[in-house]
Amino acid sequence: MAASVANGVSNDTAMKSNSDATKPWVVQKYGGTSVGKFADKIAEDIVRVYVDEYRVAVVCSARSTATKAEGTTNRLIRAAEEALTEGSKLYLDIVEAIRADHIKAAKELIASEAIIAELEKEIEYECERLGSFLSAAQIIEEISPKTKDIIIGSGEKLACRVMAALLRDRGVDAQYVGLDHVVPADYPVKDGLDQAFYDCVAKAIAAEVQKCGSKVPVVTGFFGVVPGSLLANIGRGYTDLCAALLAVGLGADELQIWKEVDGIFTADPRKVATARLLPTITPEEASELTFYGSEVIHPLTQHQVMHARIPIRIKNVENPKGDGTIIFPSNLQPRAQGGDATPPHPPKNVPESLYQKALGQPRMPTAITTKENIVVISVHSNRKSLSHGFYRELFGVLDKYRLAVDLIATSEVHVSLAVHSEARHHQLRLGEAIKELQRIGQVDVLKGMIILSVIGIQMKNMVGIAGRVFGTLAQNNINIEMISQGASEINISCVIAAQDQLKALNVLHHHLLSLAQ
Ligand SMILES: Nc1ncnc2c1ncn2[C@@H]1O[C@H](COP(=O)(O)OP(=O)(O)O)[C@@H](O)[C@H]1O
Ligand SMILES: N[C@@H](CC(=O)OP(=O)(O)O)C(=O)O
Repeated sequence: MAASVANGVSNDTAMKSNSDATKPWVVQKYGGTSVGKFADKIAEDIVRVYVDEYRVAVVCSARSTATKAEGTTNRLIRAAEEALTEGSKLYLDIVEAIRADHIKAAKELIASEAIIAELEKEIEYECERLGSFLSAAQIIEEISPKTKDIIIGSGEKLACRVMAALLRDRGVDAQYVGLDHVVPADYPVKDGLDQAFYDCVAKAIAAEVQKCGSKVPVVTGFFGVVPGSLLANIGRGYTDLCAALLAVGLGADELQIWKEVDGIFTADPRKVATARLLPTITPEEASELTFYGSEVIHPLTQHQVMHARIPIRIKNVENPKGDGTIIFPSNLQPRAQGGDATPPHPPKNVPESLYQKALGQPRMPTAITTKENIVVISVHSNRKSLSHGFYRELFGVLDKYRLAVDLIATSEVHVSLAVHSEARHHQLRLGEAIKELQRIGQVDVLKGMIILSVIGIQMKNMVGIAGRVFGTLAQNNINIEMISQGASEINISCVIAAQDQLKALNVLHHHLLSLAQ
């Protein structure tokens, strides 16, 4: 089949595919907003180009045409909640909106009438199935974690149907790959997921992809019903992890995470105009950045690919020719936290020159980040128990209300905890937890805070760096509510008022991260 002229691909261009089995694999993950806004660029400027040099596997998230908050996955979660509301039929309206959005995308993006007709049938089928599933849930008045996983998975299925059809329309022989059954139905539910689970899934996803032969696989970022629930055990952003497992299973040369930013910067470029693009970063630094507010990749992703010695590259769908940022372990990194040995290095496919360049980087922090919506809870013990008992009770309350602590500072009878509280359900749980904490001591609550973190592999060798961070903040009249340093050698964090965020980021970037110093 020839590609369509209407889309700028000439008729005489042969259909492209993964036909040369000697080429290395590259796994490309596309986030929801990239799939929603730049599907045509992905097809033409990226996949069609990469397939000349590599065997390409595409992994997609559910579409978001504006922001992730208004995207398909969030709509599906709302539909599941609505289905549990007695008498509400709003979930059917949500399914209809999702259907209409995908049909509209199909018609806008694809030229071939035949491909559109086939895709429309697939979208109708998926949405009908989803509607029936939600109606059944309403009748039995229950949505189990397993049911919720299946409902959420519709988002990636629809997105991948559209992407596979679009690729075919643009002259790439692509095939949709659903992963509903890669997790064995009888996989034991344990307390959390272990490495054996990830190894089993990596193998199973790669086996599904291998079945495509020379066709370019378009794989759903949803990888089936996860023991104990996808949202609880892996969380949002699970498509990154799916792509990582596929990269491991295929022994890929590189895992590419395509976003709408050129790579990882020294600070959020929306907040610090002078932020620089980082050519390389270590996995530990990327993890700290993700945890402390600059969401780079899903936290579980790196661990999987680094142990397989596969580098990760963050790239921009709007600027495919840019080098992006490569994440790979450095000789400089400390032994990893949590009992893990430093991942094997050097990674297989990072050019020696880049590796040497990373070693020779100037001695300064790597990046700075902020995490918003922080509440500081200070608890002063009422001294009815010794300090270890006090801590036990305190963490018991946090565990009961499933509150994760982002930062902690302690003395014998006084503990300050920085807790992230964004969503309404967090706030409700926090309110309940505070009431209970008042039984063990006096509780003060400080709202409207942020965590400011300076991150860098070189910082462990930089004497006086903490002094420079806090000194710079003090000289700029920025009050520090809480300090934490030491748990990780590569992170210095403190809590400041939200209104000081931009000023703090910019002065610290200027004084500590500017190359012109
Ligand atoms: N250090 C950083 N480097 C790059 N982007 C950052 C950083 N900190 C925060 N960001 C923000 O993260 C966002 C990530 O890009 P985007 O592709 O839009 O997100 P996603 O795919 O996660 O929805 C950007 O909007 C960028 O402003
Ligand atoms: N669609 C899922 C999975 C995902 O990975 O999304 P994204 O790649 O857009 O972060 C979510 O919203 O969580």
